[in-house]
Amino acid sequence: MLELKNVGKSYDEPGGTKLPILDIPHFRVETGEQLVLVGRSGCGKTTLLHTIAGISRADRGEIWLDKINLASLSEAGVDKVRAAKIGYVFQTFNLLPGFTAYENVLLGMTFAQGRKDPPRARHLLKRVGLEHRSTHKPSALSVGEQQRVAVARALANKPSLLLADEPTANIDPRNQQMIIDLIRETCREENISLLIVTHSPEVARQFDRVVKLEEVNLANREALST
Ligand SMILES: Nc1ncnc2c1ncn2[C@@H]1O[C@H](COP(=O)(O)OP(=O)(O)OP(=O)(O)O)[C@@H](O)[C@H]1O
Repeated sequence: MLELKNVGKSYDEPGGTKLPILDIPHFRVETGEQLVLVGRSGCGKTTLLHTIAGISRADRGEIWLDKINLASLSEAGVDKVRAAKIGYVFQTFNLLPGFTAYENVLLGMTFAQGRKDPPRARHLLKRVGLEHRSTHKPSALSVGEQQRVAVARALANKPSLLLADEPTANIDPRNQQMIIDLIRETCREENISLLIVTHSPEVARQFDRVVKLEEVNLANREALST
């Protein structure tokens, strides 16, 4: 379960002023829940995902994940919890180019658990339909295949939360639905909470819970009335 309480985040502007991006009194995602986050460009969706994952730190507030307040941890502490409990699927895949698909998935678990779990890496590659491409490096995979490897890698550490930031933005329309189905089905199978950002109305309408960031974020409330 993920719960945010009074989370604030601003960026420094040239000239020394602060640009408030997030001011979220309360936001919660239940264990195993699947939620889609929408909102206008620049309203802070990626910032929110980065702040939850500890890629960038909140200025204030509490970010609870399975009874751990990530905001209270040191940077090294957040890195550990992220490695163990959070999977992240990026718009641009972010696979390591020098490693095969199989090695990319294995690396996802080595950092988290300090050990490799080859049977799980093979299982995940099979689950995303790529067991026959496991020895290929990213440059020898199609973009849809690269994103499927990235999904397998994000699940490698058996996370309790999967964050997916516009995971189909760079995928051709034919493969977009397949990636969404894959993410949703694998999260359901492993009872992983899913928070996915999209600009696609077709994707958003498939989810029971659609959260418009402007509705939970006081920092850009005024955008609702414009
Ligand atoms: N490192 C940074 N320093 C300063 N400003 C930043 C930084 N990162 C993002 N911003 C600004 O914060 C705001 C929110 O950016 P963010 O990427 O979170 O928006 P978004 O909702 O994900 O947008 P999009 O839908 O276009 O991807 C934008 O105005 C952006 O320019």
